[in-house]
Amino acid sequence: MADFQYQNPDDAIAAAVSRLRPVATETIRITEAGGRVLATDLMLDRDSPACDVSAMDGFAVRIDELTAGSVPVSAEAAAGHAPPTCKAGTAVRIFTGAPVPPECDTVIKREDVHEAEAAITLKDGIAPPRIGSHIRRRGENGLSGHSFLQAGSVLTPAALAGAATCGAAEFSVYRRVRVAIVTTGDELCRIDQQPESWQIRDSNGFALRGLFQSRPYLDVATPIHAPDKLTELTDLLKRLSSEFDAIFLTGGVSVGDRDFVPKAVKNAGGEIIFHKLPIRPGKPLLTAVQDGTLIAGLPGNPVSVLYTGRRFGVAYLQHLAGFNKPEPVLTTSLLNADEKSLHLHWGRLVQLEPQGARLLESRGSGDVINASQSDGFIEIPAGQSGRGPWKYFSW
Ligand SMILES: Nc1nc2c(c(=O)[nH]1)N[C@H]1C(S)=C(S)[C@@H](COP(=O)(O)OP(=O)(O)OC[C@H]3O[C@@H](n4cnc5c(N)ncnc54)[C@H](O)[C@@H]3O)O[C@H]1N2
Ligand code: MOO
Repeated sequence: MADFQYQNPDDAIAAAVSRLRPVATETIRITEAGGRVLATDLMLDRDSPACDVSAMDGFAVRIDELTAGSVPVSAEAAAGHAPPTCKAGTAVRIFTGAPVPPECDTVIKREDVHEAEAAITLKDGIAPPRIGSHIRRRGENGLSGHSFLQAGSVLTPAALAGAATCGAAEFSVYRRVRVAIVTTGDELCRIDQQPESWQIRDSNGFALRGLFQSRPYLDVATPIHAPDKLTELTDLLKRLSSEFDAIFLTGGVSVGDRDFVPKAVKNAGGEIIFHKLPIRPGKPLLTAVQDGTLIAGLPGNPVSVLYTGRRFGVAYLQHLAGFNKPEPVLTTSLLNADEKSLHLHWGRLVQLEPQGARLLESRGSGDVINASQSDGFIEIPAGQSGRGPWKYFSW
């Protein structure tokens, strides 16, 4: 594969993102923060939990007194109230989430004791609890001042729960990455037009919009269409690069006389990081940078756009969005593997099933109809074949 500057997708992505800097930051409220990317570390504002609390409904006791026989119940500890005092020789009725009286060392579940005449006794056959049982200790989850979510983390539902627990009502995130989508090709018509047989409706604009809109750290503009004219495309790129952090073009990136994208990128002042990779689909993929703005020229075939948009585009955008690490890639094995192999890294469309992935019938990179039934694709490295496991990327 001596013709190619980079030998695989990961090396090409690494080269591209080394040229990109994350966008600026802004302060937002937690109610708006789902799926956004943290720009500062989040710290615990107090110990978690802030005092010893019960993990069960039952009784707070001193373990030695419980094992000695019947223990009268002298008070009640409820969630949301300061703990009562537990007098010597007594137990405190306690509920899940309630603070444990400081005099007690253990909580016993209510189903493990007999309750009669305001006293409890350990049931026959129940082993005495170990000291400290069912108590969530102050600070066991984390201590005040500890940084528990690092800058560059995505605010997943789990991360939002952590942020809320620590009273982070507003915090700094990376602003959303502004993404432009430009379709090219004089054969394209609008979705509401009736195409002639030599025309097609744009599908790439909708594919990219869908791919990016589902990611809350992106701000995706309505796709625009550029005619197959070099000067118009060049002027458009110059204008868009001052307004957007990333520009995705589709089509016009191969070797046809009307494939103006590489030239327009150069004429607009873009620096090409690579053009062509040993991949299928999407071999003519172009990636460039122009005054800090990413420009990706995705090969026009619909399946090429889906594959390169997901595999390369999302990785570029996550870097611009401030992600502190690449997306973790899952693997899956094929249920209907074949022995086909390419000298290229091969993105093959699949549907997911409980036991693995099933290859879809496909007539190639123009077959948008079969592609529309896919959940994502697996990637088979050059020269390999068989069941896998292979890297899997969902849409
Ligand atoms: N002589 C060569 N020809 C081609 C090569 C090559 O290496 N040598 N590479 C082929 C490969 S691989 C691909 S992929 C395509 C990519 O070419 P372009 O990026 O220049 O894409 P176009 O020619 O503009 O379009 C390709 C195909 O996709 C359809 N298309 C374009 N835009 C849309 C859209 N928005 N929605 C739906 N479909 C779209 C277009 O009509 C073409 O059929 O080049 C090969 N040729
Ligand atoms: O690689 Mo092109 O992507 O065949 O369509």
